[in-house]
Amino acid sequence: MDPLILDDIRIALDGAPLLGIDTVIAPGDVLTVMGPSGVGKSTLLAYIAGFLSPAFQARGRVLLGSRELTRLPAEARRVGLLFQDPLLFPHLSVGGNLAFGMAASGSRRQRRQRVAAALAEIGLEGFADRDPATLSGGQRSRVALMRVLLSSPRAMLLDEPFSKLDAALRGEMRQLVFQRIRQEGLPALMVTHDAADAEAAGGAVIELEP
Ligand SMILES: Nc1ncnc2c1ncn2[C@@H]1O[C@H](COP(=O)(O)OP(=O)(O)OP(=O)(O)O)[C@@H](O)[C@H]1O
Repeated sequence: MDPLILDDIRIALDGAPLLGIDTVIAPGDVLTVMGPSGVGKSTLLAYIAGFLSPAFQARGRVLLGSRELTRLPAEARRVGLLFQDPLLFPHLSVGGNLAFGMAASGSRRQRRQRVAAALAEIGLEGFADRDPATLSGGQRSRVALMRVLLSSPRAMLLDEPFSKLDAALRGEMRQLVFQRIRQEGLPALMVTHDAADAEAAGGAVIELEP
């Protein structure tokens, strides 16, 4: 995997500077971005992922190694997103959700095997045909994580990924997410208000200031 490079990014709103960041995130590292509400944390993620509202003025490049993402549309950036709400497609089964972003390579059987292996990895063997509405919050979070990973991202963006989970699940989910990010060697950027998230991530912390 390549590092995620945020090359002198400056974002303004209505002509007034909102935020600036210039940093490199190594493969497998998690950079935590903190700061008060409204400082522009979600705006930064939107810029990296390619769906910044035209209300903002932005400059600076986002690169994965030598590949400049800022030239590419959102769907071509290969950036995995994990949000506060583990949104699963309600019209697809759990297995259908997992297969959704998966490359269409290999046979149907091979794809089904990959889905089954992913479910086993998160303790949900045999859940492929289940309706996502029947899952608990913790189970949904795990499926959402595996769905992102199965889409073969080159970097991960996390926005308050654990804030909706209760305390016990939060610890478990932190462990799983950061372990997988390390294993896959994905550069990751996490926005959070919770210092314990930053500590669990174990990487650098940037505090955006108003
Ligand atoms: N589409 C938009 N059009 C205009 N202004 C916006 C838009 N989205 C966000 N803003 C404003 O941009 C600023 C930054 O918002 P952003 O959501 O990035 O902050 P944040 O740091 O993520 O806050 P929080 O911690 O509450 O999620 C805020 O002043 C917000 O009101």
